[in-house]
Formats: sequence, C-alpha cells, structure tokens
Amino acid sequence: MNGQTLHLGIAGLGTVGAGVVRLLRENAQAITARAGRTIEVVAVSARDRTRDRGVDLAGLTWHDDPIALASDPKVDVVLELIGGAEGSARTLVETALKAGKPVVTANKALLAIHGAALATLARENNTSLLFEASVAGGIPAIKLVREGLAADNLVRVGGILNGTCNYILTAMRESGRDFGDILAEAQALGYAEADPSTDVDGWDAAHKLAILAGLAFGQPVRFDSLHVEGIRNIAACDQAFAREMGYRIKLLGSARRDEQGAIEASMRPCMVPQSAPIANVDGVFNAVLTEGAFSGPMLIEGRGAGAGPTASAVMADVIDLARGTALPVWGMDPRPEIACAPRENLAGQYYLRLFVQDRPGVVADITAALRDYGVSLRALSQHAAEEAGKAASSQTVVPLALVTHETSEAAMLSVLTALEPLETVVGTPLLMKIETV
Ligand SMILES: NC(=O)C1=CN([C@@H]2O[C@H](COP(=O)(O)OP(=O)(O)OC[C@H]3O[C@@H](n4cnc5c(N)ncnc54)[C@H](O)[C@@H]3O)[C@@H](O)[C@H]2O)C=CC1
Ligand SMILES: N[C@@H](CC=O)C(=O)O
Ligand code: NA
Repeated sequence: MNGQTLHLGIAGLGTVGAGVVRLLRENAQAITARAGRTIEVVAVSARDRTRDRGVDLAGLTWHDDPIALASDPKVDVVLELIGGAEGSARTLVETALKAGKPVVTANKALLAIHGAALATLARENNTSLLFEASVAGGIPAIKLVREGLAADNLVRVGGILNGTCNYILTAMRESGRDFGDILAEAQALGYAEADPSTDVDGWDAAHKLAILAGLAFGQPVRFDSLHVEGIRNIAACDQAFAREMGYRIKLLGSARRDEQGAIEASMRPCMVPQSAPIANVDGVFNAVLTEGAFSGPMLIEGRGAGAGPTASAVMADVIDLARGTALPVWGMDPRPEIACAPRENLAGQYYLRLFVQDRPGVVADITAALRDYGVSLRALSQHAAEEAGKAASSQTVVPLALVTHETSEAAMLSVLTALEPLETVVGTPLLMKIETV
C-alpha cells in the first residue's frame, strides 16, 4: 500500500461517519503530510441514500449492503462506523478481517464483547484492527495505554468514559433541570448512542472500561463480569447532598489489578471530592486515568463524544495504517479472557441515600442495620420535606443521606437487604462508592 493512495470504504454515515468524511476533506493537506501518502474515501454504505448529511458523496460508490465493502476491490481499509455488538457491524468486521483487510472502528460494544475473538481473527489473517475512537472520543486513550505505557506495569485504569452521562450529571448539578430534557439535548448534539439507555444505564462506559482494562492488563476481561450501574437513580437531592458534603457525582470506571493478578472492575456513579481534578471534568469531557508502578498516576482529559473528536481519533488510526504501523490488537499476543472478582470484594467509604417516612425511630432502625453489619457512620444528613418537593404531612417522605467510614461492599449490601423490609424506608435506596481518585 505504501506510496500509493490509501482507499477507504466507510460503513455508517451518521455523526461519526459523516464527521470522518468532513475531517478528511477539511484537513487533507496535513493528513497527507503525516501519512506520507494521500488518503481518499472511495466507497460508502448507510441506511438512507437520500439523507442530507452536509457532506458531498458524489463520485463515491454506494453499497446498500455494508458487507460488500469487505469485498470491494477498490477498498484498502474498512471503516466500521455503524455501531452495535451484533448484526451488520460485527459481520462486516469479521468479513473484512477474514479477507485480510485492515479495519478501523469506533465500536466499543463490539470490542468489549467480541474483542478476544476478533483479535484472533486479525492475527490469523495477518491484518490489523484499530479502535482509538472507541474509548473516550478524541482522547488518545488507546494509544496511551497500548503504546505510551507499554513498558509499565499498570495497576489501575479507568476514568469518566461517557460524554452523555457526564453532560447530564453536569447540567443537573448546574441547573437543577430534569434528566429527560438534558438527555434530549445530548442526543441533539450527537453524543448519545442510537439507543440512549446504553449511555444512561452505564453500558457504553463499561464497554470502554473493559477495553482499557484488556489493554492495560494484557488480557481481555469478560464483559459480563463487570459491575455496571447507570445514572437513572441519581435525584436532585443527591446533587444537593453531594454539594453540602463537599463532593461531586461522576459516573466513574475503575479497574484494578492486585499482585496476584485478580482484577476488580466497576462502572458506577461515585462521589468524588470537589477538589479532585476529576471532579472538575464536566460536560461532554471525559478523563482517562492510569496508575503504573513506574509512571505513577496520570489523568488526561478531552472531549469524549461528538463528530469532530471522534473523527479525529478514527483518522489517527487510518494514518497509522497508511504509515504501515502494525500492532497486535490488545498490544500483545492474545491471552485467554479473565473474569473480574465479585463486587463484594470491594471496600471503601460509601454514600447511602434513602427516602424515609419522617417519623420517630426511623434513624434508629437504620443505624441498627449499620451496627449489625459492623458499618461505622461518618456523617448523616436529612433534608426537609420542602427541599424534597413534598408537602409536610403525617406521611411525609424525606431524603436522608449517610456517609460511612471505610467498610466492605459486602457489608453495605447486607445493610441494604436489612433495610428492605422496613416500611419506613420508601422506594429504591441509592448506594454510591466514595472515590478519592
Ligand atoms: N457519536 C459519538 O460521539 C461517538 C460514537 N461512537 C461510535 O461510533 C459508531 C457510530 O456512532 P454514530 O455515528 O454516533 O451513530 P449514528 O446512529 O449517528 O450513525 C450510524 C450510521 O450507521 C448506519 N447504519 C445503521 N445500520 C446500518 C446497516 N445495517 N447498514 C449500513 N449502514 C447502517 C446509519 O444509517 C447511520 O448512517 C458507534 O459504534 C458508536 O458507538 C464512538 C465514539 C463517539
Ligand atoms: N455515547 C457515547 C459516545 C462516545 O463514545 C458517549 O456519550 O460518550
Ligand atoms: Na480515543
């Protein structure tokens, strides 16, 4: 391929696909200079041929079936920008790799769930699978872990990995607005997944964490063994409690490896101290954190979603291919998948918010449950009914939040079970880990 023009076939012309076409045209000179050769789109595939995407597709071959890109002799590299762990996206990537064609994708769901098998396929067919855009949009997160920290012994990787959730949590905190309105805004800005529950229920960020952990620890982690929680249960009162207690709420991923090689990994809303650098990563921005035995702690921040940042990451991979760079998919030869340790093994300080009936004895019942499981209380706060948006009455329900000293997650789960039968505790409790980051 070297010296000659590199020809791209793009499947998916949504936010990211159209963004790639635009970036390649607007920044062609710099890209050619860095790639050492011209890069051109020659073929595309999407669902709707007539849709105006704000980019001129004249002269490009249109394939109704994206899989045809894998066998189109004009296409040197396939860009899979459709999305989804199954269906056309998966079939296209597998078909292209089997045909020995390099693939660049932004598809974190595909990589997190089928990454181990795809790596084997790429190796067997002596070709490349690159996915910088799949984690943290424009931040070079994959390159950081796979190449920049290749000589280190990483013990932790994680961060804020979903732009939509961070945008929603930031806007809720700043404006007190409702979740639903803000989600619609994030969708209009092109941040959200086709099915936004993938974002708000934590799955998208968990896919990214699994990819980072696989690269960091040299071994794909079994996706279904991660502990995953989304942000749907975060209420306005949690933002108020967090402010009052000196914290901010972030959907935070953390994967840690201990000396025996066991991996703990979770993606969940957490409380972080207001003064921590990661607490101030707001809006669509993501932050990737690493901790290495040699490099120490590191945090890099940037836009985690949207057309420009994601297209920039896709094209960085294409430039690597144009230069002839070849790397194993997971940074080293494939090793078997590993399951994460159960969440009960985690430990730390916890925030627990309950909605309780405002009557004598409620706090005693709750502290009894904490005592029974050896959990020590650090702080407790109850907000008045007015703040909870409820009129005072004999059945008034108020939010009550407590923060514990260091304890085990197993103990906190037992406390939740003990609180379940209490008729004074209403609705679903919210348990968040406090991360010092
Ligand atoms: N939007 C963002 O900020 C980011 C998105 N990604 C990932 O990039 C990929 C694409 O995302 P978006 O551009 O946001 O999605 P989108 O929904 O805007 O675009 C998807 C495109 O795929 C096409 N498509 C769907 N099914 C198809 C099929 N069977 N055959 C041919 N084309 C088909 C649609 O017509 C559309 O053009 C996904 O894997 C997503 O997770 C990654 C990082 C950031
Ligand atoms: N929906 C994702 C898009 C980027 O990966 C997000 O909001 O982060
Ligand atoms: Na990236």
